[in-house]
Amino acid sequence: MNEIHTIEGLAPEHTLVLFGATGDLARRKLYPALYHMHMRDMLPERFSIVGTARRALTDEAFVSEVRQALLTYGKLSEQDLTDFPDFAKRLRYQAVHADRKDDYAALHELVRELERDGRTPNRLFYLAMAPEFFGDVALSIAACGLSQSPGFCRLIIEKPFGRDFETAQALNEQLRQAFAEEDIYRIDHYLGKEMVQNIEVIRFANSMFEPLWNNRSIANVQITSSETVGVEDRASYYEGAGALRDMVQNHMLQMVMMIAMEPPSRLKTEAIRDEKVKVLRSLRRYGPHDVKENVVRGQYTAGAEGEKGQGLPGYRQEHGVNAASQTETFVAARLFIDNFRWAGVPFYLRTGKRMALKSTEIVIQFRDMPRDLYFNRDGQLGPNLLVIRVNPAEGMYMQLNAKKPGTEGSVVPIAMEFSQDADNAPEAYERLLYDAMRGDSTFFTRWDEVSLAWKFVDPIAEAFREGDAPLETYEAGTWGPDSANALVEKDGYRWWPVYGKDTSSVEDELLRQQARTLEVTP
Ligand SMILES: NC(=O)C1=CN([C@@H]2O[C@H](COP(=O)(O)OP(=O)(O)OC[C@H]3O[C@@H](n4cnc5c(N)ncnc54)[C@H](OP(=O)(O)O)[C@@H]3O)[C@@H](O)[C@H]2O)C=CC1
Ligand SMILES: O=C1O[C@H](COP(=O)(O)O)[C@@H](O)[C@H](O)[C@H]1O
Repeated sequence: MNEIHTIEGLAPEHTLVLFGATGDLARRKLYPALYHMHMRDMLPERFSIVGTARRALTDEAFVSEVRQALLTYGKLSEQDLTDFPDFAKRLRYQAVHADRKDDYAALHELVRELERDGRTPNRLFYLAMAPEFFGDVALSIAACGLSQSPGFCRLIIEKPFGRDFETAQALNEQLRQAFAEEDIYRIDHYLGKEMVQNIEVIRFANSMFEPLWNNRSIANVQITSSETVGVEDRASYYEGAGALRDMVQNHMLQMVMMIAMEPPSRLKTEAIRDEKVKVLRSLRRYGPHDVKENVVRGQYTAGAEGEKGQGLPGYRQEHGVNAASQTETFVAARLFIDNFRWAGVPFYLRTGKRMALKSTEIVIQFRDMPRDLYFNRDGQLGPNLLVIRVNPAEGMYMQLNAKKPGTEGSVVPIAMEFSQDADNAPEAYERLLYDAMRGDSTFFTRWDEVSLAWKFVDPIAEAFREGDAPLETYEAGTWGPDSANALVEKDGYRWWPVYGKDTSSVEDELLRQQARTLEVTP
């Protein structure tokens, strides 16, 4: 295994009870994350993982499933598993049907048995199962006494958190009957991404940005989260969700909050969350007419011959999708944050499946110079950009203008770039699990964030349902419907290109622009 950047310190003694232990998320993300933590001595000696699901498994069979998951999804080889026998000692399994009281009693007994080794009876429950179980399982955990312990009792809950404000509120009320707000850890895995967390540091640890971080210097902000994959095997969930609920309500708005929030008075969890939530309070809400003006929705069709999407089916041809589906697989939106800092600055978001590239990037475009003393071939000086590369490459660059070497006054765009090794950095789930173990909920969503995000999204979903924003189409392997470009162009801007994993592509693009630049004497 390659050397991995470390997160410091040992998690406290506890028992992690994982509901949905045989599921896709557990296998793909959670076991690799936990094994990495074990390998890096971040887990205390007295720590166990109790897997639960409906199927009957012996501890040995569970251990063997976890081992297989590490090999299949954990980027690990047999050689990397030399420590696995030690890790396996931490694993136990208990069959639990979500609606069977006796199963919870047996689970409680197993947890108590593990705690007889003298560990502090801290308990962390992770609900990695279908959302319809979240409320009932949380209540059952409380009803059988599992959440009453002299140690901590925390609940990690997966997405989606409701499908609108009303259902989210009902779910929240159920959870709150069983756990206190400060013990509920609502996962948004984008908040566990290194570069999303880094936004705070870039903004609040560099004096050069704060004076410019406002509507006097920033012209617009563009946030793209594009995927090349289609709906895969998740049609039953995605058909009822669409890109608006799946990505905009949570991940995209979280990135908006991180970019737009005021500096917190201190780097304390609630101080940070208080500032984030103020952004949502200032977010302009849209009625049906505004949705048409500010939101574009699209659905992918089969990829065109000769294009990157060649041979890819359209959304309506995907397994499990309704042949007349009206579900959007793409959303672009123009948002406004009506406060002193951001009044008049459009925030453009776009996200979708089966797009040209897998990339999450945030582009901050600065205002033009008040007067253009130089001009390039296009007759205009390019604006300065600060680009935060979230995924799959991690880093940032600033696009500046500089004199083209060897010329008298030609101006060319150059990039000052920083990139970090994304392959060996801890994954989002590892950071978030570790935070929950240590009781740090900074990068989890608080109820008021979730509720305000739904209150912003609900009228848009309603307008979609009522046909107030037409469902457009885009070919698989492209950048979405043309109207997503029009949304930005009507303000006199354009989407800046985003890049994939290859960091050299930024330089290549700038070199292309530089090569096009004619020498001009000012
Ligand atoms: N998969 C992913 O990449 C991602 C998933 N998520 C979220 O994570 C959660 C889990 O998703 P995923 O792992 O894909 O789902 P899966 O369908 O793959 O797994 C569901 C798990 O729940 C168990 N289960 C199903 N029914 C019951 C029941 N009645 N009682 C007890 N256990 C039950 C299943 O095991 P058994 O059949 O043995 O009971 C299985 O372990 C969802 O909320 C999803 O939105 C979020 C981001 C990414
Ligand atoms: O939560 C989700 O996120 C993924 C995209 O995550 P990323 O880390 O790969 O950018 C998306 O595919 C999925 O539909 C959504 O539920």
